[in-house]
Amino acid sequence: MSKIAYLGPNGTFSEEAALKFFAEDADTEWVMLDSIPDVLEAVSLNVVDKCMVPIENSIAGNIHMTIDGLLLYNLRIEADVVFKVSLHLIGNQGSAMSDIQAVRSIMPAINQCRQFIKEHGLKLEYADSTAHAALSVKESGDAATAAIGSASVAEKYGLQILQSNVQDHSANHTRFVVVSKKPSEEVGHKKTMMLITPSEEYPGVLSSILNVFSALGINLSWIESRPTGRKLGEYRFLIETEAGGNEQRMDKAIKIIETFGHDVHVLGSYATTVL
Ligand SMILES: O=C(O)C(=O)C[C@]1(C(=O)O)C=C[C@@H](O)C=C1
Repeated sequence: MSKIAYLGPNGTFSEEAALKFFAEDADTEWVMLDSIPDVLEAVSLNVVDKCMVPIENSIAGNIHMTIDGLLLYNLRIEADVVFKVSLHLIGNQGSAMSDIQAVRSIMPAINQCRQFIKEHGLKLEYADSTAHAALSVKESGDAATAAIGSASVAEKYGLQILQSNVQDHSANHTRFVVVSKKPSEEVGHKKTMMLITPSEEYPGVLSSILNVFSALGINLSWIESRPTGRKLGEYRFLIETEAGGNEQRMDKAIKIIETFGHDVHVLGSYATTVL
């Protein structure tokens, strides 16, 4: 039996992604938690074995809550999952688009719908998930507030879709990661995520790291800089390569970067699943 956590309540995109991705694992206990940081903390405290969390969206970009939680708790990535996201404006039964003055959702979902929200002059209200936003709109009975969420959450809570596909671009995908505390086994993995902390700040430090990957013909699929928190302007880099952790060229790249004095910490090697 494995315990898997995701962002609740029922009806989140995280739930849809987790149920689909782990559909073949018969013996699973699901644990729903109130926020993305809580989900990651549950893995770090061994309350659950794994979790499914969003890390990147094609419109809104990287989800820093997830990245910072991964680093804070020193967690590992064992899979990444790409999931199509269609966002709808969801209101109480009887309310009309013309009644809506405020919109409520989790920040990444709001960031995916900025143009629509601006066009309609809607006031923003933040929630911990799309489903939490939908549930609170339902519980308030308020006709002037709508949530942004999935079609299935509207159905689940007896709400109505006031406007479909309110995201800024019709093709919208969120990438989730399956996170655990231990590194996963290396079988047929095509990508590697690592955290590189430069030994010191000097002109060209990032390009010295990137040059190693380009010299070895390793393509990068993702890069994100996060502050070390120690002083203003001091950053560390999360880099995802299109090469498995057991490939010789990856091993070589890591060794060279380490000889520069930089710290390299591998968060995981994995293969992408498109749901
Ligand atoms: O609130 C949800 O439904 C979630 O699963 C979170 C989340 C996110 O934070 O990116 C996941 C996918 C979508 O991009 C919108 C929301």
